Amino acid sequence: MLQPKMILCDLDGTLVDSVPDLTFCVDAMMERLGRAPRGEAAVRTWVGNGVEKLVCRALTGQLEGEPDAADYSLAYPLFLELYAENTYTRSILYPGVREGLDFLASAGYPLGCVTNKAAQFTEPLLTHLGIRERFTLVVSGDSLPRKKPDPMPLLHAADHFGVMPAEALMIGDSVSDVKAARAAGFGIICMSYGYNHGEDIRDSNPDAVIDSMVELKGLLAPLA
Ligand SMILES: O=C(O)COP(=O)(O)O
Ligand SMILES: [Mg+2]
Repeated sequence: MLQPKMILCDLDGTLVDSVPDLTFCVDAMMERLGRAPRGEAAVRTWVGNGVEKLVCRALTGQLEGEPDAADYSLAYPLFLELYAENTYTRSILYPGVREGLDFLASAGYPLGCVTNKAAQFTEPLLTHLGIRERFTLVVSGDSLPRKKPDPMPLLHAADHFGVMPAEALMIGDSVSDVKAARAAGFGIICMSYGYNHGEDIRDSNPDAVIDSMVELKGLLAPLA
């Protein structure tokens, strides 16, 4: 059994299935630009590196595409406007998340949320889903100069909680979470159901892969 002194949870693809809202906004943005919608299957492979990157991917239809600067400067504010109105209309917690968070709280773990989603969306989404108060610390994609896969947000959280990185655990869904955790010296458990750009997260060799946050009960020993 693991017994970290602090746990950080990723947001999109780990706690929340946010793809329905993100797809709605990508497709509405494309429509307003007079272009064809991209659809949910594509958007699902594009989430996890923040809003700017999602807009670049939507415009180019590619994971690493660089859009025309003029296109981007038209599209980005449109997307922000659309997502502000559709942050939590269609987004839901994955099965087992509430019970998993209940377990982590009752087991005495200090909890933070570290996401690449911009703070203007992270806060209302967590609040609307009724889980904002579960997290003592929320670090969003634009809270610090660098986001995941950089270790900066994880190290910032470890420092905030006064915990050594080796005693900290990240729970995520993507290769960015694994890379950030490894670079920070954290442990890393991944959810099998999340967004990982169409790849199996097992290929990134996290310490464990689970199908539901309820399974944390079998992996983590209570702190208190
Ligand atoms: O890409 C995003 O906006 C957020 O992704 P994350 O919550 O999985 O870090
Ligand atoms: Mg994620």
